[in-house]
Amino acid sequence: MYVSHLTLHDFRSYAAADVALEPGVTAFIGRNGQGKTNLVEAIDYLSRLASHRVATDAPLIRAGADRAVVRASVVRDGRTAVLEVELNPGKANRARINRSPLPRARELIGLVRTVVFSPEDLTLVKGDPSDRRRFLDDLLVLRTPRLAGVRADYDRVLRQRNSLLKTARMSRGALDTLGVWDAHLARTGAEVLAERLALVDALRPYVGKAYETVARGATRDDADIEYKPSFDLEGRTSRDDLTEALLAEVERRRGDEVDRGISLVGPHRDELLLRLGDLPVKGYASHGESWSFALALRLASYDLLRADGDDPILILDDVFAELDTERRAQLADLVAGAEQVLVTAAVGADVPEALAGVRYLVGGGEVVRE
Ligand SMILES: Nc1ncnc2c1ncn2[C@@H]1O[C@H](COP(=O)(O)OP(=O)(O)OP(=O)(O)O)[C@@H](O)[C@H]1O
Repeated sequence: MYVSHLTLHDFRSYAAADVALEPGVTAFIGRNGQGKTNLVEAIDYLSRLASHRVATDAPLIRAGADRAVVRASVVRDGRTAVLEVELNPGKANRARINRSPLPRARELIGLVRTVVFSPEDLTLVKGDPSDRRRFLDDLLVLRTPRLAGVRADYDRVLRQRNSLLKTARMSRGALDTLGVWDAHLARTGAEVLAERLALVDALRPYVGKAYETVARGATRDDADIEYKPSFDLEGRTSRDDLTEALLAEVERRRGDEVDRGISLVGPHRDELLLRLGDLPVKGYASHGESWSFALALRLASYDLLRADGDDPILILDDVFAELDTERRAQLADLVAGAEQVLVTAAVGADVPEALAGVRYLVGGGEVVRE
């Protein structure tokens, strides 16, 4: 798939932008802070209704404006669809396909699929477990868009349950109601858990292979990932078995949870372990190894999505400045065959030869083809 046209209104620094795109490589070149990342962020936003840079929508609306619009023509198997989202902070976003409104903006998710490489990726390795959980969930939703709803339900159940737990020590009524929320937590949590376990299984072989490619001298057995749940699942993987196990564990931890006023069991407490050889990556790996692992996770995601049968759009946001010449060339060779690659760089010379393609100069609010 590829985006053939991007239109922005009041998105980030752009009052208006209109950019024609082609399959193959397009690089956006311009000095720092000129709005290169803002362009690719808009396409990434369309794919997941979330940004790779911020957790809320407010910073995506141009300062002083009250809503933003991102519209893209997406070509897939020779057919074009126009996808549009209107961002209304504090209110529900509105989405349309070919100008027809969708009942829920969420239905747009996954129609464009992107994999973004960016300097923020280092947090996949060095950040909190929540960063790695988000990585898994974003990938889950891209592969199976209906899971966006399951994730949202789980978060809602968790919030409700946590607010009940905060009052449970004082209130008999709250304690009685908790049972209902235990069942919701177990049911939605088990679905998230089962999907994540299956995803990690599917992703593992690609991670080893990708690490071997990006880290000089490494073999495909060096890098590995493992899903670490908040309690021992004893080999259970099916949704029904996991629902039962979660419910039993929640009941077993009831005292702790009431004392601490917070939910201690469920996929919101899980971790994705990253390992190089016998050692965990976090706290042990060198800076270069950490970078290679982060790149490998993104490349593995790309390979997995591709194996599902559709080439996602690759976005390389500001990554070349972070890499030495050899690794730049390696990454460029790996991605050069993708159906569409969008690159941002402050210095044109940082973009490797293998990614010669269309170039746009970005500056002063303008995006001009070179
Ligand atoms: N909501 C917003 N309203 C107005 N301007 C914004 C908004 N959000 C970001 N900007 C501006 O956009 C600019 C950043 O754009 P962007 O991140 O695309 O830069 P870039 O060209 O990728 O730069 P770099 O090379 O440094 O990564 C900053 O000047 C910032 O002030």
